[in-house]
Amino acid sequence: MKNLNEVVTDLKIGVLQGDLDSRIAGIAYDSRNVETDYLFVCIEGFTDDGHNYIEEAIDSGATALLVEKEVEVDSEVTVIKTDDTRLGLAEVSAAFYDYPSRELKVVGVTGTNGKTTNTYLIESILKKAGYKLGLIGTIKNKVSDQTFDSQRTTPEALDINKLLAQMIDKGVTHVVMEVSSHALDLNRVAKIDFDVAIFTNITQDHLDFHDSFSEYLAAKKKLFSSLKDSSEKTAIINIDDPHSDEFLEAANSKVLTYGIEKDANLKAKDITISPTGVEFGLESTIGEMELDLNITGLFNVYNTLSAIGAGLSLGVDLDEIKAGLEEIQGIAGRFEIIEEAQDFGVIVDYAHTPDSLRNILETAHDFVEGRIIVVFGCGGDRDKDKRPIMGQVAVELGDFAVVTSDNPRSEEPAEIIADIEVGIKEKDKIKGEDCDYIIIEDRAEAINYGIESAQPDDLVFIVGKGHETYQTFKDKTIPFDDREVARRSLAKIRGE
Ligand SMILES: CC(=O)N[C@H]1[C@@H](OP(=O)(O)OP(=O)(O)OC[C@H]2O[C@@H](n3ccc(=O)[nH]c3=O)[C@H](O)[C@@H]2O)O[C@H](CO)[C@@H](O)[C@@H]1O[C@H](C)C(=O)N[C@@H](C)C(=O)N[C@H](CCC(=O)O)C(=O)O
Ligand SMILES: Nc1ncnc2c1ncn2[C@@H]1O[C@H](COP(=O)(O)OP(=O)(O)OP(=O)(O)O)[C@@H](O)[C@H]1O
Ligand SMILES: N[C@H](CCC[C@H](N)C(=O)O)C(=O)O
Ligand SMILES: [Mg+2]
Repeated sequence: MKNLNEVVTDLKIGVLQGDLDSRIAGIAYDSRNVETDYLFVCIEGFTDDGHNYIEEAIDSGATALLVEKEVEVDSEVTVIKTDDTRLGLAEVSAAFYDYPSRELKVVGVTGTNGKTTNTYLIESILKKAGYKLGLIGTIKNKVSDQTFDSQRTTPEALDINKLLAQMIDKGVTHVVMEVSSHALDLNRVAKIDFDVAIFTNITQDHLDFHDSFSEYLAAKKKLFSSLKDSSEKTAIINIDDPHSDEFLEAANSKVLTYGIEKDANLKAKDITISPTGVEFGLESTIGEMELDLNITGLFNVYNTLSAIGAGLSLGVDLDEIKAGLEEIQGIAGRFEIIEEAQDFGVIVDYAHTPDSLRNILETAHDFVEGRIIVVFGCGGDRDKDKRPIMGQVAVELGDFAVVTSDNPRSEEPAEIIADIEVGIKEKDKIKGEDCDYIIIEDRAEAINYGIESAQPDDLVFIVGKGHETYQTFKDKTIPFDDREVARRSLAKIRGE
C-alpha cells in the first residue's frame, strides 16, 4: 500500500477530482488486471484506448485514475490528469516499487541484433563472479533461479518495476536487460536507472513501428543520453557500426568502444571460426587474453567484446570474464546445431532481419562444403520492407531457398511470401538467371522438404523462429518448435 501522493511525486499533474491522500494497493494499465483500491492508468494505444475501460476498472475496484483525456466518473474516484500516461505509468510504477533500479546494477542492451545473446553472455560472466542475477528479455525473464515466461523483449514499465522489486526481495544485485526500440519510444524504461548501456548495431528493422530509420535510430540513442552521473556509468559502443559516431555523441557518460576493424578500447584479433565455436585474442588497455568459445560467427565475436566491456565496467576481472564466457555451451535457438547423426548439417537460428540473415549465411559459408538450403519466412504485422531484402539475401548467399511462414499473425501467409518473392525475382534480374527456390507455406512441410532434399555435407538452415515454441496465425496460435520439427524430419528419413 502507498499513498497516492507518494507515487505521483515525479509527475506533472492536475487533479481533476478527489484528493491524493488516499491509499492505493496496486497499479494496472489494463482494466482486466485491476483489483480493490488500484490506480488504473489509462493509455491511448495503437488499437484500443484504456480510457474506454474506466467503468470496468471501477467495477473491479479502481479508486484512482491516471488519464490524459477529460473523463466523467463517479465523484468518489480520484482522477489525475497528465500529458502522457505512458510516461506517467513509468513514473508511478517506479515510485510505487520504491525505485528498485536505483538499488541494483542494471545493464541495458540495445541494437537491432545481438541483444538476447549479450544478456546471456553477461549473465554467465556475472554469475561466475559470484553475483545473484536478474534477466529480462526475449526468451525468459529470470529472478535469480526462478524463470518466468516472457511475452515481449522489454515489458511495460509496470512489469519491469515489479520484476525489479521481486529481484531485490530475492537478494539479486545485478540485472541484465534487453531494451527494444519500442520500449525506448514508448517510455517503458523511462525511469530505469541504467549503470551500463550497450549498443550492438543498427540495421533495418521495425519500420512498421518507427516512421523512418532516423526515428528508429533516435529511439535507440535515448538509452545513451539517459545515462546520468557520467563518471559512474558506462556506454559500451560498437565502433565498427556505421552509426557509432551518433551513439558516441549521445552518450552522457564514460565510454568503452569495441570492434574488430577500427581502433577500439576492446579489440579482437586472430579470429578463427569453426561450425561449433570461435577462438580469438582480446587486445585492450586493461589487458590481453585468449578466448575459446562454444558460440560461433563473427557477429558473436562482437557480442563477446561488448559482454567483456560490461563485465569490466562492473569490476569483474579478466580471468573471471574468460571463465564465465567459456562456460557457455550455446544460446537457445541461436545457431543451435541439431545433431542426430545425419551426414549433413541442420542449424536453427533466430535471424529475422536482413542483416542477421546475411551474417549467419556468411558464417556458414566459412565451413559448409555442400549446398546451403535456407528455410525461412517473415513475420506478419511487422516491417514489410525487410521481406524482399531477406528474399534477396537468402538466394544470394544460400544455394536453395524454401520460402515459408513465420508467425503470419493477422496477415495472409501467401501475401507475406509474395512480398519475399519480389526480392527473389529482383535477384534473378541482377544475376541474369533464375534463383533456386520453392514456396511451401506450411512451415513443418517446408522443414521436411529442406531436410529431405539435403545431400551429404549440405547445411539445412532453418531461420527466423529460433527458440520460439509457437506459430501465430490470424485465428489461432499453435505449438510449433523448429528444433522438434527438424528432429522429427530427421527421424523420418532414418525410417523411424
Ligand atoms: C506496438 C506495441 O508495442 N504495442 C503494445 C501496446 O499496445 P497498445 O498501446 O496499442 O495497446 P492497445 O491494445 O491499443 O490498448 C490500449 C490500452 O488499453 C488497455 N485495455 C485494453 C483492453 C481492455 O479490455 N482493457 C484495457 O485496459 C490496454 O492494456 C492498453 O493499456 O501496449 C500493449 C499493452 O501492454 C501491448 O500488448 C502491445 O504490444 C504488442 C502486443 C506487440 O506486439 N508489441 C511488439 C511490437 C513489441 O513491443 N516488440 C518489442 C520489440 C521486439 C524486438 O524486436 O525485440 C518488444 O519489446 O517486445
Ligand atoms: N551482433 C550481432 N550482429 C548481427 N547479427 C547478430 C548478432 N548477434 C546475433 N545475431 C543474429 O541475430 C539473431 C538474433 O540474435 P539475438 O536474439 O541475440 O538478437 P536480439 O537483438 O535479441 O533480437 P530481438 O530483437 O528479436 O530480441 C541471431 O540468431 C543471429 O542470427
Ligand atoms: N522480437 C521480434 C521477433 C521476430 C521473430 C519472428 N519470428 C517474427 O515473428 O516476426 C519481433 O517481434 O519483431
Ligand atoms: Mg532479443
